[in-house]
Amino acid sequence: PTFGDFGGQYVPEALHACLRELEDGFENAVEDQKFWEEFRSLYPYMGRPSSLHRAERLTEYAGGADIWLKREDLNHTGSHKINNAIAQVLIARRLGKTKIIAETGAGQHGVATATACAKFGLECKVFMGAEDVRRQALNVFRMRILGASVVSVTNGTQTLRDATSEAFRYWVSHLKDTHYVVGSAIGPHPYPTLVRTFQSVIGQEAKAEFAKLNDGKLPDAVVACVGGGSNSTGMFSPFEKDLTVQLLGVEAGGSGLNSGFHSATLTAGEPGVFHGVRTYVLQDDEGQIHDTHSVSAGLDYPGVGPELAAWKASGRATFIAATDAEALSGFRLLSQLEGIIPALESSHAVFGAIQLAKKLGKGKSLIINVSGRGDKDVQSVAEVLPKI
Ligand SMILES: Cc1ncc(COP(=O)(O)O)c(/C=N/[C@H](C(=O)O)[C@@H](O)C(C)C)c1O
Repeated sequence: PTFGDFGGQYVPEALHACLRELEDGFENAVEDQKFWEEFRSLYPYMGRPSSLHRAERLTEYAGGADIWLKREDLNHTGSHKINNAIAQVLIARRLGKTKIIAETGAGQHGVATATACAKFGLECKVFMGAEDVRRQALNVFRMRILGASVVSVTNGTQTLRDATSEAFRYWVSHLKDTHYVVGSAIGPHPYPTLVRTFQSVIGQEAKAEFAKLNDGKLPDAVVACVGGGSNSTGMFSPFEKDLTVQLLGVEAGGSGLNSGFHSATLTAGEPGVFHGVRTYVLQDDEGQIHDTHSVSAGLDYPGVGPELAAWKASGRATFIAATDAEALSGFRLLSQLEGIIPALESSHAVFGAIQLAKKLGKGKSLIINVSGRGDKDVQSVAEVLPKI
């Protein structure tokens, strides 16, 4: 395993060769200055570096620590997903692959992958649960307009876990010419390491930007929502060794942890193997994977990245769950106090950050990773608007 007791490759023999090829391709790339030059040459296209700034009115509302925002919602395609999609497509090209597949739930990763494929002229097929196709229709249109084909997955709960399983099944019989761009820090080694590596541009930039604006100081905490774990590990990993910086992950508490309708894998799950990796998972005592629920498609996933599982075990990071209602209040507060409509996923981090800001108190500071923008969600939020 790669992260303490967590990580590894629990996959059929058929996948071993291509995972080794990917691991070699990944290692060659990160050791090759030319790769990083090519990745950085795309920063203007991706909208990097993303900005970091204070949230004056949200800080005042919380009445405690200074709240800063890392604006991954301003990236091209509207979330942090572009960081990983571009990097993986660059690696796929170095491996001579001509076709790309991806899974998606919220659709942001699907759109980011379709965008990278349009940019580099690669064929793109995105697997998406039928339920998510319905609730993230805007992103389905965007993927198709970008030239990708969207495969609506109708088995199981018709959400992200089924899309991911379907993508792996398809990949096994198309290994030669196809690279699977996994959208989060999940799946068998090297994916969790690979995705975290490319998402860590978030934490690296945030650390430097914050220091520049705060006489070289570190923030007292960084907060990110947790779906599969890519925006959180990307924000957290550059701070891992800075032990004065608290790392807070906010999961989807859905209708409440004892409702059975949530996706709070680290808060309410237990160690297990899922989608090819040993991590935390929501499963019953027969090992049946729970159906999950979240108001946000992007957090609606019963697995989580193994690196986060290891940080939970070591206590380096702490995890809480925000319910749908609490996330909706985060959605409303950032919109009405800062004029920023966040993705429902990011709204979980906003809620968790307000609680933490109160706890830390004045004179302290924290950064929220605003992982995405809320355009995709306004329709479904409109349906519950009175509650927010
Ligand atoms: C705006 C936004 N913020 C956070 C997340 C949670 O994914 P992680 O950052 O990988 O934990 C997501 C996850 N979105 C994925 C998607 O768009 O397909 C997700 O559904 C899966 C790839 C995990 C997201 O869209």
